[in-house]
Amino acid sequence: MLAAMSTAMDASVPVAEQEDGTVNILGGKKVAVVFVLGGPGSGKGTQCSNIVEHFGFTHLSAGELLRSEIKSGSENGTMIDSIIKEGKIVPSEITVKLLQEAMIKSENDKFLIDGFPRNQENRLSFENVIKISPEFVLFFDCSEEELVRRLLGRNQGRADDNIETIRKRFRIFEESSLPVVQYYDSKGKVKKINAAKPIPEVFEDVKTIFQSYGPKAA
Ligand SMILES: Nc1ncnc2c1ncn2[C@@H]1O[C@H](COP(=O)(O)OP(=O)(O)O)[C@@H](O)[C@H]1O
Ligand SMILES: Nc1ccn([C@@H]2O[C@H](COP(=O)(O)OP(=O)(O)O)[C@@H](O)[C@H]2O)c(=O)n1
Ligand SMILES: [Mg+2]
Repeated sequence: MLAAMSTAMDASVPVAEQEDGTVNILGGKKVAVVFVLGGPGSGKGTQCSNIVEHFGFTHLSAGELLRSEIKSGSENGTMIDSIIKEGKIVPSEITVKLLQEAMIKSENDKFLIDGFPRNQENRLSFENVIKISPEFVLFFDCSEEELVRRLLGRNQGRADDNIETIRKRFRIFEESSLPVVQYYDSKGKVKKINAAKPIPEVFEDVKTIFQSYGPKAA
């Protein structure tokens, strides 16, 4: 049965009610979602690219979507820009709307959602609006010392890769993001990876986890 989903941002997206009475944004289509979490610089983006190549997922980086929103000159751009420069977390309705649009636009049924949910508000908003539970949460674990080294060497011209903002991002990660990881861990959904190793070695561990999703279709 078709119903109009009401979200704070857009009430016009058609959705289908599923047998259990819930609806998701993709008309009830069965999709696999994996949340990819870890401290700033832990290699989320790097490993997501590898996963896309080998396992055919679509990579949605919440941070990239927000940065594109700034570049596009949208009305929220200035506000998003100042929040990112402070290392803080953008209000969930904005981020979830961007994820929602990207998922609806994609034909794929397998999504890596990178850098999200970063706090409990993000998590609840995704649950309430998108209504898809993650298959699992991939969590990249790495020491702060190594993360600082990587972020200062990242060289992507990001406004938040300076030592002052990096310190703020770490504190937010500990205060707001780790509780989300703990929440999913209590549900047995976290697959923790030692992200302190070289990129190919980390990917070997990632591969073992994704093997069950099969190779990318030709
Ligand atoms: N395992 C690794 N060892 C060393 N450097 C890494 C590793 N993984 C990623 N990097 C580098 O560290 C920086 C941050 O990686 P990135 O994938 O952007 O992390 P995140 O998305 O978690 O912030 C990049 O310059 C990347 O090339
Ligand atoms: N769910 C999210 C993801 C990112 N962001 C913002 O975007 C910034 C960069 O996120 P990112 O995921 O690209 O950063 P990295 O962890 O990849 O370094 C964060 O520090 C937040 O300010 C957010 O507000 N909410
Ligand atoms: Mg990233």
